[in-house]
Amino acid sequence: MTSAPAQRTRQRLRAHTAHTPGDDLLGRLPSPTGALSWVRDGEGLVGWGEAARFEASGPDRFAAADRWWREFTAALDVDDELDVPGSGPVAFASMAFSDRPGHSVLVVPEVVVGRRGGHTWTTTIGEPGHHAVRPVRRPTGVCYADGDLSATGYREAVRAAVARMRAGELDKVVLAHDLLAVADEPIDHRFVLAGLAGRYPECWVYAVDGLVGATPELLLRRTGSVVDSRVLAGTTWPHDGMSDDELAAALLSSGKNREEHEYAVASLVDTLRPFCATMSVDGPSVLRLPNVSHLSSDVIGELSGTPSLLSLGEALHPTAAVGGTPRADALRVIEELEGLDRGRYAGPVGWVDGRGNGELGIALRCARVDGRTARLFAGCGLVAESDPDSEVREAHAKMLPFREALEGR
Ligand SMILES: C=C(O[C@@H]1C=C(C(=O)O)C=C[C@H]1O)C(=O)O
Repeated sequence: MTSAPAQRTRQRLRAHTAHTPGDDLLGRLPSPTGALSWVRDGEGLVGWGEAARFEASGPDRFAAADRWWREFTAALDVDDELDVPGSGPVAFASMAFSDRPGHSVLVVPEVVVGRRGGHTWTTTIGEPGHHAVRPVRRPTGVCYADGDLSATGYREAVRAAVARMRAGELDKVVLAHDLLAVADEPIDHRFVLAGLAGRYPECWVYAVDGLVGATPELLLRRTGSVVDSRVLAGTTWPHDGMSDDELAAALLSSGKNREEHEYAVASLVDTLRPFCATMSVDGPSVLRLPNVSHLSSDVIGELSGTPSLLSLGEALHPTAAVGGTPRADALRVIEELEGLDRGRYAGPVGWVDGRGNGELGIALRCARVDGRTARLFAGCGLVAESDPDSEVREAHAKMLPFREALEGR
């Protein structure tokens, strides 16, 4: 399904990239909504305006988006003085978690500002309209309400999943729940992005079509023939007065967390291996964030062919970090017990360029922002030994980044 602006692709558009001054990417976003972002520790890409958009749904969503992007870039006149990953035409992508009908989208901005290795550039696609710069506004009067699955309902869902794993039905499943935040006035996405970027420099701070968050997990990055991934699973959070070092040591020696982690690494590595000539795994180590710490493994591989990033994303999604093991059983249990439309939460989010480079993270620690309302999501990997009360606390800890950024705490 192609929406109206994409029809413009029939005319020959021009993409022009040139060096530009400036280093504050997020500070460039002109409007409270429509922000496009993929920024980590000051580097990455932001964009605004829409030169084109492609929407897809269902099991074919990755392949359809991939096809559309190839055709779109083939029809462009590209004039790119940098020729680095992320220069030239770029599409920001956000794919639905589920194969069921749902919203997945590629947005090609009119203006992209990128920064990498100390260099900043600007790409314009087509003839950008005028985007008046509006001051960033802090949300006021933020209140919270249960989403489709309350914390109490979530505890029960976790209990039911654990019973099914103890009965041998499956090994791991990731269940999530949601929370609604409502502000007095429409939420300025830029305020949330700035708060997340300030507090979580280790995370990729993203916004695509109203999905706003800061993820620590990289599904896959492709840079030429090299692919790499950061797999997270197994989590702890500040509790019982334990120091950061004590928490990290307990996490590394926890059999339950290592089991969760191993399922997630295996799901990524087993799927990626056939595409790679070489591959190595480094981990697990502990990734420390202000709200939680995770077991983390970095995977790097050399591609043997030239699969596109979106086609690799299709093969890898969902890893056992957000689905479970075995994958098909986990997806069935998620449907049966969550009773929630995840939308694009836990789906791939990021960008692709015209050379096939790009980065797809897993859309975690996020909310779908729509006017005055934000629907926050967080989930936890469960194995047979999981304790429902701990998982409710873990999901709460995972929602804190968005809540604090929204409230300006
Ligand atoms: C599902 C989420 O996070 C995932 C689950 C984790 C876990 O259960 O330990 C850790 C990191 C993520 O892979 C989430 O943040 O919503």
